[in-house]
Parts: sequence; structure tokens; C-alpha cells
Amino acid sequence: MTSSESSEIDESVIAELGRLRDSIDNIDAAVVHMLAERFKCTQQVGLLKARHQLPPADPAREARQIVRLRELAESAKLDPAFAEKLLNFIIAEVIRHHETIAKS
Ligand SMILES: C=C(O[C@@H]1C=C(C(=O)O)C=C[C@H]1O)C(=O)O
Repeated sequence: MTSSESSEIDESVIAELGRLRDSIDNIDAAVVHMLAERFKCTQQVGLLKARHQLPPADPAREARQIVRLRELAESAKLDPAFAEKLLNFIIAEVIRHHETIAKS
């Protein structure tokens, strides 16, 4: 392989890496915007619960969401265990917000 051939390969690899990373950046931005919208909704739920003396957490609702999300993950070829962990992580933060709202 000549030095010009190897530098062409390097450039095409770098270009493909750049394209893939641009898509990753767009997806990360979409995730951030979707999470921000979700937290706007859950903040409203937190206010409603505090006003009506409802508990911050609703384990029955969470169980239904987990079943649904695991099914969605499976059909999207995403690891259902990962999807469940991610949802639990988000819900834990939401419940923390609801507890703060209830105390305020
Ligand atoms: C948002 C709610 O409050 C909590 C947070 C949930 C969520 O982030 O999806 C689900 C159930 C509750 O534990 C709710 O009750 O709907």
C-alpha cells in the first residue's frame, strides 16, 4: 500500500466517524429535549399530588410502565433490562422531585 492509499483510507474512516458522531450528537440532543418535556409533565403531576395529598410514588403505575417499556424495548431490539434500569433511574429522580414539592 502506498502512502497516498493509506491516507485516503484514513480520511474516509475519519469522515464516516464524523458522520456517525453527528448523528449521535443529534440523538443526544433529542433525548435531552424529550427528557426536559417529560420532567415538565412530571413536575405538574408532583404539584397535583401535593395539592391533593397523594403519595409521591405510585408503584402500581411504575409496574405497568416497566412491563410496557420492556415490550417496546424488545420489539426495538434494545436490551429490556437496560430499558428497565433507565426508566427506574428516571422515575427515582421524579419521585425525589415530588417529595421536595410535597415538603415545600
Ligand atoms: C409521574 C408520576 O409519579 C411517579 C413517577 C413516575 C414516572 O416518572 O413515570 C411514575 C409513577 C410515580 O411513581 C405518576 O404518578 O404518574
